[in-house]
Amino acid sequence: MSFVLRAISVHHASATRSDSFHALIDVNLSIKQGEQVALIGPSGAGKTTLLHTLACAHRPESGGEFSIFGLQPWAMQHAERHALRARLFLAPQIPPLPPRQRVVTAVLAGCLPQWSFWQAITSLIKPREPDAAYDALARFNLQDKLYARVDRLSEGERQRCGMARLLVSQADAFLVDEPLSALDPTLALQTLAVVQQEAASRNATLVCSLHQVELALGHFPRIVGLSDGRLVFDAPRREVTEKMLAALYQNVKHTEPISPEDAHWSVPSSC
Ligand SMILES: Nc1ncnc2c1ncn2[C@@H]1O[C@H](COP(=O)(O)OP(=O)(O)OP(=O)(O)O)[C@@H](O)[C@H]1O
Repeated sequence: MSFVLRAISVHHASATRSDSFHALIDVNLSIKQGEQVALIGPSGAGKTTLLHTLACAHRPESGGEFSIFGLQPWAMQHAERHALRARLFLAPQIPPLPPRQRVVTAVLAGCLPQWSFWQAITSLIKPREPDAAYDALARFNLQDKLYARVDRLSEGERQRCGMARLLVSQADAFLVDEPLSALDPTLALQTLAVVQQEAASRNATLVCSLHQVELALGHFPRIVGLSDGRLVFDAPRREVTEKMLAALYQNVKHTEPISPEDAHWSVPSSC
């Protein structure tokens, strides 16, 4: 198993709404190595929080069970957890690319977990593996931007540059937050295909949050719906019905999971 969560709740330390507000509540989820899972749900549902929790960037509250690749990250020493994080690639919705940096350096940041401190420092002066960065960018038709400055890229180019960073990483799991939000429909399809092919070819687990429900249903075998911090459904895409989606996006409070039995069976035509 890549990830096992049992009764996981997460409270943001900086939460101001109230002390008891939880961004994730009692989440149960198991994801096998190599699985590709789409996370959907309304804004504020907890998708980003879940991805950050899977990446060991948020510590869940005590009381639940949480393991990654069979290891319990929060029972480990800091150095061991750091090594585990190197196997996880978290791609935030807005890639943290320093504006004055060259694209080649920004992409090669995906190699940092594999490099020593000195390799990382010297690569800032003379990029260590420009061919790898070129090849990764070429898969998104961005190879001509290899030596461009990051702040001269469009938002969509920056987003694909963040995905090129994923390609040069050696991660065993990709945790990708809304990777298509700045892309036109054609580029969105192409970008998703590249990320999914890369995950499949190295048997990496892919967990991807998406606001484009049609893309999630059309391209991911398993769909997890989140709302108000709760896992509302977790189903193969062919079992996700319009009624389940309507309930998910009504922003109603969900106290019980929705199952296919609760809904009429109608598969979106794109599937
Ligand atoms: N750093 C933070 N401090 C306090 N509360 C936070 C923090 N980050 C997120 N939250 C709150 O946690 C809840 C879940 O947020 P999260 O970003 O995980 O949702 P999301 O489903 O990814 O939303 P979106 O689709 O809009 O990106 C929201 O109510 C949000 O306001």
